[in-house]
Amino acid sequence: MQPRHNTWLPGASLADSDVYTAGLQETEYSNGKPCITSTHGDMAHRFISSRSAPSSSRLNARFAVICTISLSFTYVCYNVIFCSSAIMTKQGSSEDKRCPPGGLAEAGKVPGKPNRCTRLTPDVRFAAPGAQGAQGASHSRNRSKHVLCCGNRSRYSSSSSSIPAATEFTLNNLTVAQKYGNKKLPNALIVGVKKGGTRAVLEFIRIHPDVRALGTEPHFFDRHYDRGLDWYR
Ligand SMILES: Nc1ncnc2c1ncn2[C@@H]1O[C@H](COP(=O)(O)OS(=O)(=O)O)[C@@H](OP(=O)(O)O)[C@H]1O
Repeated sequence: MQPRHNTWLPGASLADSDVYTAGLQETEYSNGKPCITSTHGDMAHRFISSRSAPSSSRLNARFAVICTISLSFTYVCYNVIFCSSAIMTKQGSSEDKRCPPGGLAEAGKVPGKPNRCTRLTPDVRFAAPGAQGAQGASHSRNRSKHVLCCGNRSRYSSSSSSIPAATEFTLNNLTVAQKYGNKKLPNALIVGVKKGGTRAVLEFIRIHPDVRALGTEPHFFDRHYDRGLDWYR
């Protein structure tokens, strides 16, 4: 026989135990473990049931947790499946990812400032690289850089010399002539001494949407004049 104040149920706090003991008559030991005997057995049963059965708020919380977990799992699966395939198939740079759908073809149509999407991608190749003569690969490199910087500058040029067939190169199965029109000489030149503010002039002029300008100074007249106008275009 144990005194009432020693009665305790697993999971019940001290306050619960006090409430619970209020409805008990006495506590006995059965096989060394406390066993509750009560004249208010239904009251104890109700108490135990209320402790074991989750309330509606707990059910709602569990449901919310399960929903959150399932949504997170779905999101992770979606990312793993679709993003990994996109990474596998799309090997362009971060700049290329900002290009409009259609890539270079669409970018070439967009009027305005020179578009980064008009950059030559690694699949750019010369149709007849050997036709460049002795200057060979380095000349080809410079030419591609030239085209890269000029964009479709030729739209606003006045002269009308077309690219020789031997110097045309393909860009996503389209020749540069088809993409950018014929390469032509520039309409205007900015000439100035070193530290004369020529860069500032260029940047101000470049703001106009109809102006296509080189990103870097070509130094044609002082360094690359021997390469000829074909290189300069
Ligand atoms: N509007 C105006 N007024 C005064 N100074 C100006 C202006 N615009 C450009 N600058 C200065 O010009 C310097 C750059 O000139 P360039 O673009 O010709 O330089 S470069 O030769 O092409 O490297 C550069 O000077 P530093 O900063 O001493 O290099 C610019 O600050």
